[in-house]
Order: sequence, then structure tokens, then C-alpha cells
Amino acid sequence: MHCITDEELIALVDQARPFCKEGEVSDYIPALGKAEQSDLSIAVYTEDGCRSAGDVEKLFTLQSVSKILTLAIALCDLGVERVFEKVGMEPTGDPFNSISKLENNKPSKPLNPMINAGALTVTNLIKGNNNNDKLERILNLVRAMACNPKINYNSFVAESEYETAYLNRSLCYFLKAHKVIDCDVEQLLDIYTKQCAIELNCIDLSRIGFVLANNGVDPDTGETILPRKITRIVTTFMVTCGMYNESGEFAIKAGIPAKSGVSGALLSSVPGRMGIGVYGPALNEKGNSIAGTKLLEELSEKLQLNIF
Ligand SMILES: NC(=O)CC[C@H](N)C(=O)O
Repeated sequence: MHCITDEELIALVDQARPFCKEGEVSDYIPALGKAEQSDLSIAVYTEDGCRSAGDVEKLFTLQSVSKILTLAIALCDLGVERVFEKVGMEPTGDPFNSISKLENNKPSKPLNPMINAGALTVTNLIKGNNNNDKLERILNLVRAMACNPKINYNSFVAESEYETAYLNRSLCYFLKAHKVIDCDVEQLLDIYTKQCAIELNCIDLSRIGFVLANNGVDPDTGETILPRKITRIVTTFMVTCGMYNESGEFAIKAGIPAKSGVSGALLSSVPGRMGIGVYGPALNEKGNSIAGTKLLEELSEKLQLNIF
């Protein structure tokens, strides 16, 4: 028996959709500015299958949701100790693209892998002979978790970010000056902007969440896609830093691990129970989907998902 009916899910979307008007579509990456402010969709993936409601067919890019996947790959490649030599484990309370804590933290290392400075550092750790290799590895993980071999990145969005990534460029040069990274900055931005531009729909996203909730095991094949030790680390970061400087409030209100992206993507994983994929491009001032956040809070309340 599925835990929620189609009608109930549609009702939750209808109830949350008016909040879209109170948010703004992000346009600091110009291509993202083309999104439809009123779009809202959700998919809930459990062992009984997937239910979805809203603008389900809409494609969107992962943006910061990709950070949990690159973290998982870097942890597989280098192990826990070496990854956390380069990046910390603590929430910042600052916006995702803030540079301020980088300077104050001694020795200089990004506070966690969910802020841009930390995610850039993590992407630099991923193994591969060149950017194509590395990107293919990231794409393959996304495809396996979503069970969708067609997933690719949107080159228009990637280029749009690459051309305007002034802040991320400055973060990279700061990291390079402090020897946190040692690579060519343009090469790093090339792969980072492509990983952020990986494009999918909310059903794909919900299956990724379900694999995390299922300790890294594919629900159809029983194959281990990610070791449990790594899904645990990733899920913990979702709780402590997944919603940036709104993570505390979201943990209080919804009580479920979640990771947001500036495209309006929202991935949630409820350990042992379900994966949830949400898309709502109208954002609140913290850069999280305004209606999507509401929707997750309501769903958590309705299905008693709070893990605390
Ligand atoms: N919050 C986000 O989704 C940020 C991701 C975006 N690609 C950036 O680096 O600015």
C-alpha cells in the first residue's frame, strides 16, 4: 500500500502553489531566469513505486543538489579522512556563496561541502583523466540512482553559469592562494558548472532520494550503488547544511534531510522510508524553493516523516 494517494498529493501541491507568488526566480545565472515562477511539482518514491503531482514533466537543473553526489564520489575515491582534510564538517550560517568565513577560518579550508567553496574543493578531488572522464562519472552516478540512462547536462545552462561565475571564480582563486586546491581554475569551473547543469525531472530526483534512503541500494536490482557509510555522511550533511542558512529552521519545521538548489530543485531522503523530488523555481531570500519548502513541511506533517 502506498503511503499517500494521488488525490492527497495533488491537494498538497494546490495548497502550496500560492506561495510561488511570494518568491523570486533566480537570475544571477541568466539561463535560470527563464523558469516559470508558478511551476511546482513533487514526486514521492517508496518501495511501492512512485507517485507524482503538479508540473511533473518540467525539466530543471540540479545546481547545488549536485553537491551531495560529487561529495559521495569524492568519498568513494579518496576515503573519509582525505576528503575532510580539505573541507570541514560544520554548518556556516552564511549564504551558499559567501566568501567571508574562508578568510576567518584558520587554517583556511571551506567549512563544509554544501557551500560553494566546499563544493568546488570537493569536485576538484574527483578522480578522472580529464574533465570528460570526471563528468561522465558524475553523470553515471546520477543515471544509476535515477534509473534513467538518458540524463545529461544542459549546455545552455552550464555556459550561462560559466560566463557569469565571477563569485565562484573568486572563491577558486582564494582557495588556490591558500593551497586548498591546486588545479587550473577555469578547468574546475568548467566541470563544476556542468555538474550543476545536470538536468532531470522530479521523478528522477525522487528516485535518487530513495536510493539514499535505502542505504545506497538500488530498489530494483538490489545492487549497491553507494556504500552505506557514504550515504550516511551525505544524509547527515543534508540535515546540517542542506538548506544553507535555513537548515536549522527546516530541521525544526520538517525534520527531514533535504538538499536544495538555486534552480528550485529540492531533494529529500527520509531514511528507510522514501525519496522526495520537488521542483519550484520561485525562491525565498535564502535561495530555497519557497513553495517547495512549504510542500515538504506539509508532507512531513501529513505522513509523520520527522526523523527526530
Ligand atoms: N545554491 C545553488 O544551487 C548554487 C549553485 C550554483 N551553480 C552556484 O554555484 O552558484
